[in-house]
Amino acid sequence: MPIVLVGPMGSGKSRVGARLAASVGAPFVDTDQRIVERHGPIAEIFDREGEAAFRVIEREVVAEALREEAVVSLGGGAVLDADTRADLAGLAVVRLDVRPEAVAPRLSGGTRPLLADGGIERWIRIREERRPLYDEVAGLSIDTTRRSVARIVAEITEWAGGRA
Ligand SMILES: Nc1ncnc2c1ncn2[C@@H]1O[C@H](COP(=O)(O)OP(=O)(O)O)[C@@H](O)[C@H]1O
Ligand SMILES: O=C(O)C1=C[C@@H](OP(=O)(O)O)[C@@H](O)[C@H](O)C1
Ligand SMILES: [Mg+2]
Repeated sequence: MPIVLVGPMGSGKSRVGARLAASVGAPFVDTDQRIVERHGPIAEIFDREGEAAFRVIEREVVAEALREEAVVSLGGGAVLDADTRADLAGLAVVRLDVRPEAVAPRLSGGTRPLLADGGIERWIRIREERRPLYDEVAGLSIDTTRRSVARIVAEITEWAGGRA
């Protein structure tokens, strides 16, 4: 069964997922990386085809990844898809979060199209809008604001072991 990481942009899903996979000896799938490999840079998909088209591509890649025996890091907006939320029911889903005061350096220099305008205020609004969706799907929530990646990995490993 996969271990799946969800949560807002900059919460550490990609970084923690890679370290967690290495730590438990499982393959790592970052669905955004897979999208980029197949369709090119995410910002270009948004520019060329719009967010709705990106969500269709994302859903396809997420559905495939959730069938793999892997650590799977989703993009922050993947939970907007009702079929994805249904697929997540019963899986080991961890929500990573980060408080607004710590997120700015984590997002700097990034290429996330949803934050191209509006900066941190936009990030706060998106995080609040999606909060109920993360609450719905996650079995464990971790505030990563002041936690090292190593500690987060240890907490997830302990929780997932207790679930097995
Ligand atoms: N626990 C943490 N403490 C400090 N910085 C972190 C932590 N987790 C991730 N980061 C940094 O924050 C940035 C965003 O992380 P990333 O894994 O890409 O987030 P996400 O995939 O959730 O958008 C990266 O530069 C990463 O190194
Ligand atoms: O929150 C979102 O809607 C998005 C989050 C991004 O992934 P991260 O959460 O890994 O930054 C990426 O999928 C895309 O830019 C859209
Ligand atoms: Mg990511």
